[in-house]
Formats: sequence, C-alpha cells, structure tokens
Amino acid sequence: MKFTDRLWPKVEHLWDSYLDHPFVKGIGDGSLETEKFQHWLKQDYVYLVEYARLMAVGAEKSPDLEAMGMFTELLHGTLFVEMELHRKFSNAYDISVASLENTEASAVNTAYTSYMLNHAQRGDAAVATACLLCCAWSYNYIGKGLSGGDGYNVSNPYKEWIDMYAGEEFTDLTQTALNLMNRLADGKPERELQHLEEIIIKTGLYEYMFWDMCEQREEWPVNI
Ligand SMILES: Cc1ncc(CO)c(N)n1
Repeated sequence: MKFTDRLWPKVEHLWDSYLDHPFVKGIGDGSLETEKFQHWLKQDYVYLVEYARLMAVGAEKSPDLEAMGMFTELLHGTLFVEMELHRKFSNAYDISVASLENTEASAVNTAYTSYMLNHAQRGDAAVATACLLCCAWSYNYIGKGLSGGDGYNVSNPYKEWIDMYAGEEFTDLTQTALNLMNRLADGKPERELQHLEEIIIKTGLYEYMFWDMCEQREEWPVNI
C-alpha cells in the first residue's frame, strides 16, 4: 500500500474541518471581509518564503537526481506560480509587494514555519517531504471543495483564488509532492513511517491554526 493511502484515513477529518472553517467558508461564498483576506495575503507571503526554504533543504538532502528534481519543481512552483497569485492579488488589494515581503510573521506563522524547518534540518529528505506535504495537499483539497460549492461563480471576488488552488498547475504540484512522499517513504521501517505521520498530522493542525489566525487577524497575542 502506498504511504499516502495509509495516511488518508488519519487526515481526512482534518482536511474536511478546513472546509467548515469560517475563513475558508468566507472564501467559498465570497463573504470574507477584505481585511481578513489582506491579513492572509501578507502572512501567507512570508510563510511561503520559509516554505520555499524547506524545499531547498529537501533538494540538498535528496538521495538522487529524481528527488532533487521534484523538490526543485516544487520550489519553482512556489516562488513563481503560487507567489505570483499573491503579488497579483496584492495589487488589487492595495498592498505593495514590498510591504508583503516586509510583513512580520505572526506567532502561529512563526511556530509553524519553525516547526517545519527544524524537522527538515534534523531529518532526511523523507522528513522534509512530510513537512511540506500537507500544505500543498490541503490547499488543493480546499480549492477543489470550494470550486464545487454554491458560492463558486463569477461574482465571487475570491474566484481566482479558488481557481488557482483547484487548477491543473497546483494539482500537478500536489501530485508531485504526494509521489515524492511515497517514493521516499518506500522501504522505511514502521518507526520512521510513524514519525512521518506525526509530522503530517501536526502540520495539519498548524494549518487549522493558520486559518484561525487569519480569521482573528492575529499577530502576537501578547503585547507587553
Ligand atoms: C499556510 C499555507 N499552507 C499551505 C499553502 C499552500 O501552499 C499556503 N499557501 N499557505
């Protein structure tokens, strides 16, 4: 059985919980307040910078050229496909690209990217892939879920967002991440597979916290 097939029953409820989250629902029906979307745009931009670093760590730790090529494909997709959407949206939402880039990461954002980079730096290429997997996979799942929903129509201001994450290019990147995970998990002992699973579930929980952080427009919850 493929590693991601054994994983699916353990993450399915988490992936579905995103579709019930108020922020994601607001994107789905177009009702999300502009300020909340702007918060996501800024926080997500600096999140993706660290996410791209994670892929570079994976490329460096790759056991062979094929894995290296897959990490690089994901890295290129993040910097030049996904972040291009953010740059395009920032223009429409009155945020300069410089201020996107200079955003101070919130507490949850910092915790999430630090968790991923820490595990990727300590582990091997399979661990680095476990760190990045749920991000691509869950956004693709959300995009596809929302594009089949009632609010999906030309008057939804977030239609382009949904199209990006449900679309062919992002679906291909997600498939590359899933293939890479299965390739690198193949033949690993059970103890290591459980460690990979734990990382994927934890990053899945961080994803939920990221949606919450954007819904609350939270930065650092203490101000001393
Ligand atoms: C927080 C977060 N997770 C996943 C993705 C998809 O790459 C994203 N853009 N942001």
